[in-house]
Amino acid sequence: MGEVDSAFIQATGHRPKLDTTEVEGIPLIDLSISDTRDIKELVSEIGNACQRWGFFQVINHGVPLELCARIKKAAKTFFDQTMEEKRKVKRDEVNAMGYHDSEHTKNVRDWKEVFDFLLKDPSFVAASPEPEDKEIRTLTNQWPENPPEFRNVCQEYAREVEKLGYKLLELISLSLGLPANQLTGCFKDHITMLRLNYYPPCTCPDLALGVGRHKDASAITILAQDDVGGLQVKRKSDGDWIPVKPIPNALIINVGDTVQVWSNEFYESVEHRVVVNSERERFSVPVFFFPSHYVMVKPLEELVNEQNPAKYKEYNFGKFFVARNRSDYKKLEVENIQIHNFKISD
Ligand SMILES: O=C(O)CCC(=O)C(=O)O
Ligand SMILES: [Fe+2]
Repeated sequence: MGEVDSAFIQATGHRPKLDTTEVEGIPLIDLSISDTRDIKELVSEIGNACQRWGFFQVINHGVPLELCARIKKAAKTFFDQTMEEKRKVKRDEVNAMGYHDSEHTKNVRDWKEVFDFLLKDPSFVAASPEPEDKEIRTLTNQWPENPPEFRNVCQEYAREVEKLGYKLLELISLSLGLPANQLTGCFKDHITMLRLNYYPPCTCPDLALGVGRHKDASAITILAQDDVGGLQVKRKSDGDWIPVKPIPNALIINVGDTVQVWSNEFYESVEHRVVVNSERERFSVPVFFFPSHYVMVKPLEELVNEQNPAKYKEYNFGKFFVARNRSDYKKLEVENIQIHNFKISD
């Protein structure tokens, strides 16, 4: 990724400002319950954070901290290898898991390399976005030979983060006034996909982005980042890009498109992007929780009524997922599908 290819250059309105003014950050929530802090208080903090920001950080999340350190180290060792080595596990349109170095977001190339894998191997997705096509495709992992501990660390981390994912889904359900297990049924054959992101130092951080502005298609995303910083969230109140400060031992949580639809926009999936820099490489590990491919996503009945009618038509999650991911492989001339395509106009 040495010389600057024009494929990386963002349109003028989407280039990052590189000044670093301190601003009010996204909320930091302690997930522990104690004699002085009951679950009600925790649920209310989560609800406020989801509503105001769509993003928050958590501590005392239960994911072993030594495991967080081990996965970051394994990621560095993997990405430090030669291109030739990494390309042995390169993903393609048939096998979407593995290594990739030319992802596009909104049809502009991202300044990053990624390695994707699934917690459940195999996992199942729709074979194509066509509504009549009932075929299901199997997704499987590809594991590199090196570093030798890579596979175990990745799988162990995935299992631990998934436990946190279920806990957060319960807290989010409670915060919407629903039973804790309201959403669990949508995750019987779900996809938990993990991504190791590697952002090399960039020769033009004022023109390119590590990941262009986007919203996650997931229900929720749980992200670990290192101490470099670069993630920015679009503040709901004024549209300004706000940096997400690295906090030691914290994980970042964000509401994805699926929760936006389920909650009938009570919570919104917020745009975010990653700014790169010319000096330091950066690593991050997002974990995306997607519902089962056959789930029909629509505003939850308990949350809609005459005063607050459903804002979305229902759609099949599996079809949405494959259509959304199509532009990952090639530069398309049009924006790929987004939840606003299912919006019911007022
Ligand atoms: O690297 C980050 O901080 C965020 C990455 C991200 O938003 C994504 O992979 O969807
Ligand atoms: Fe994201």
